Amino acid sequence: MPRIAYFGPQGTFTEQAALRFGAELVPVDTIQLAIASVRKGETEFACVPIENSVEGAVPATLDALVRDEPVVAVAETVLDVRFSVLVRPGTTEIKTIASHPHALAQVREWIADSLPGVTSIATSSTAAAAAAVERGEFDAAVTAPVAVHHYKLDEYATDVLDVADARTRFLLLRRPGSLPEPTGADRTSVVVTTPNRVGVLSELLTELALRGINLTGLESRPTKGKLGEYRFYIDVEGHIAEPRIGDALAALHRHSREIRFLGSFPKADHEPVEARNDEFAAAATWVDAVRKGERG
Ligand SMILES: O=C(O)C(=O)C[C@]1(C(=O)O)C=C[C@@H](O)C=C1
Repeated sequence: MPRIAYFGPQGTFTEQAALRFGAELVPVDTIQLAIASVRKGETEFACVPIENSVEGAVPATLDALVRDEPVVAVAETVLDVRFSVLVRPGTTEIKTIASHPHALAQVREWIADSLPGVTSIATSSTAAAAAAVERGEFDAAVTAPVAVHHYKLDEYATDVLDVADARTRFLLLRRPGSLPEPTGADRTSVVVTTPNRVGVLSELLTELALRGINLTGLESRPTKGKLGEYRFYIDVEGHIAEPRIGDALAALHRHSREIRFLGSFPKADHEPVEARNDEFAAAATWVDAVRKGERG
C-alpha cells in the first residue's frame, strides 16, 4: 500500500484531505517535512495545503515546492473548512487561544466578538495547537472538528467561521514520473522566475491569453535573493499533454530565467475545460502539410 506523509499531527485538516486518497498515512510535523519525505523516498506521496478561499496561498507550501529536488502534484482535493474551539475539560476562563496562522485568520472576528481580550498564538498546525492545549500550554485551540476525537479536550464552540463556505485546496505530491492521464478537466501548475525587465509578467500572461488558456491562480513569492525579485506561481486550466498547454509552457520557458513544472492533474471540481484542442490539432496538421510541400 502506498504511503502518504501528511502535514500533521493527527487531527489536522490535511489529514482529512489525505484520507480521501486511500493510502497509509504518516503524520509529520511540518509541510517541509512532508515534502522532504517524498524527496528522500521515505514515502511515495505527500499531502499539503496549498490555498484557502479566505486567507489565500499557504506560503510554507509555495516555498517548499521550489527548494531542492522537484516534486510534482498528481492530484488535488478541496475541503470545506469550519472550525471547532477546543478546551481542557473544566476550563472556565480563556486567556490564550492557539492555532495555525491560516486558521486564526479565518476566525479573527469570532475571537474578537466571543473572546474579547484573549491572546492569539500561532502554532505549527491546528492539531499541534490541540496537543499544546492538552499539555496545558494554552487555554483553547482552533481546530478541525475531528481533532476532538484525537485529544482529551472538550468542544467550547463548533461551526466557528467568519466567512461562510470557506474552502482549502490540498495537493498530493510525488517525485516526477509518469504524469496522470489528461481527463479534459485538468489543472497545470508551474513556477517561473523572470528577468527583471519592463512588461515581463504581462508577456507571460499574454502567452496564455493568446492560446485561450484560463488562468486559475497567480501568486508571487520573493526569491529570497535580491529585494524586489519574485517567483510567480501560475495555475492554468488544461494538461501539458494538450498541444496549446505544451506550446504555452514552451513560451513561458523562453521568457523565464528559471521554470519548474509543478504538475498536470485532474481538477477537484471536475468541471470540463473548454480547450479548442481540435482547432490546435487542425492548425498543426496544416503547418505539417505546408512544410512537406503538400499544401499551400
Ligand atoms: O493546520 C491544519 O489543520 C492544516 O491542515 C493547515 C490549514 C492551512 O494551511 O490552511 C488547512 C486548512 C485550514 O484552512 C487551516 C489550516
